[in-house]
Amino acid sequence: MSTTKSFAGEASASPTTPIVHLEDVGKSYGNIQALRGVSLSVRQGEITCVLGDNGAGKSTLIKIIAGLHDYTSGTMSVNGEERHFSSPREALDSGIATVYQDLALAPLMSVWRNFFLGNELTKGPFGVLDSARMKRVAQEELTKMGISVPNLEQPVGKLSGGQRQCVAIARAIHFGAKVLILDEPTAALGVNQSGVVLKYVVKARDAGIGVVFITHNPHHAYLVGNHFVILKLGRVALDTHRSDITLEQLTTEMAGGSELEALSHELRGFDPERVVTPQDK
Ligand SMILES: Nc1ncnc2c1ncn2[C@@H]1O[C@H](COP(=O)(O)OP(=O)(O)OP(=O)(O)O)[C@@H](O)[C@H]1O
Repeated sequence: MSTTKSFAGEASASPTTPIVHLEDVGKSYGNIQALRGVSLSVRQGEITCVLGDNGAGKSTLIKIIAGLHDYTSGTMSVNGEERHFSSPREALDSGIATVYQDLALAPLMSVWRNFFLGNELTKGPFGVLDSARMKRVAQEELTKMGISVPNLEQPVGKLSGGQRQCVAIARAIHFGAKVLILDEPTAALGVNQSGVVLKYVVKARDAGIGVVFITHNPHHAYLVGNHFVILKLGRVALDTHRSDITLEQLTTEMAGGSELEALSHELRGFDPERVVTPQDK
């Protein structure tokens, strides 16, 4: 059993009906088959980590759930109903919010304006922006998530990368996300900032949201994940619950698992200490 300290609690132990369910989903871009036979469930109050190397199909998977691309085979259902989203707006209207790595935030705008970007509150018959109410609500929501931003007037670009991720997560939750897709939220961050973001990922889970956490880092995944799916060359190579895998096993699987074993078999007899000299040739 791994002794890794973890934020992952027991809240998700009971199996619930998936909010989003992919069954045997495939996606081809012309001749390129980016995903094949992918089945995956996103459940309320559970963090599903999707891991995979470059080109494994993670972005394609996100794009399908987020409504940017349609799938070409299989089925995707949302709350038990088969869906083919034709736009991100449609996915959003079904409660599926995506926080991309390159955050859709306007760096020069204040934190509170960013919080309401695209969803501004207005007042009166002429639709004047209700700045006071937006500031108050943004402050309340960030405080509720335990995010400390002392001055909401400062440009969001002045916040740290981790804080910006947290603002984007709080915004998605405030606007009613039932499913939150996080595209490598810790990829560009150091250890401390990653810890801050992972804490809010857990808060989102604890608020009852179904979280899809995309990452190539098994250590980050294992700190928070309830469920792990590894994609390799567009296929599901591993699909397991937390109680059935240790961090060490997850890391080995990510590093190549059975392929590494096969390689070490092939290289048996090879002496890495040996230095080849001209006389050997
Ligand atoms: N629009 C596209 N047109 C053609 N091929 C694509 C397109 N998008 C992705 N692919 C191909 O599909 C496969 C999966 O790519 P995808 O971007 O989903 O992987 P990924 O796991 O997100 O990788 P990365 O971590 O590098 O972003 C790759 O072979 C990629 O070249």
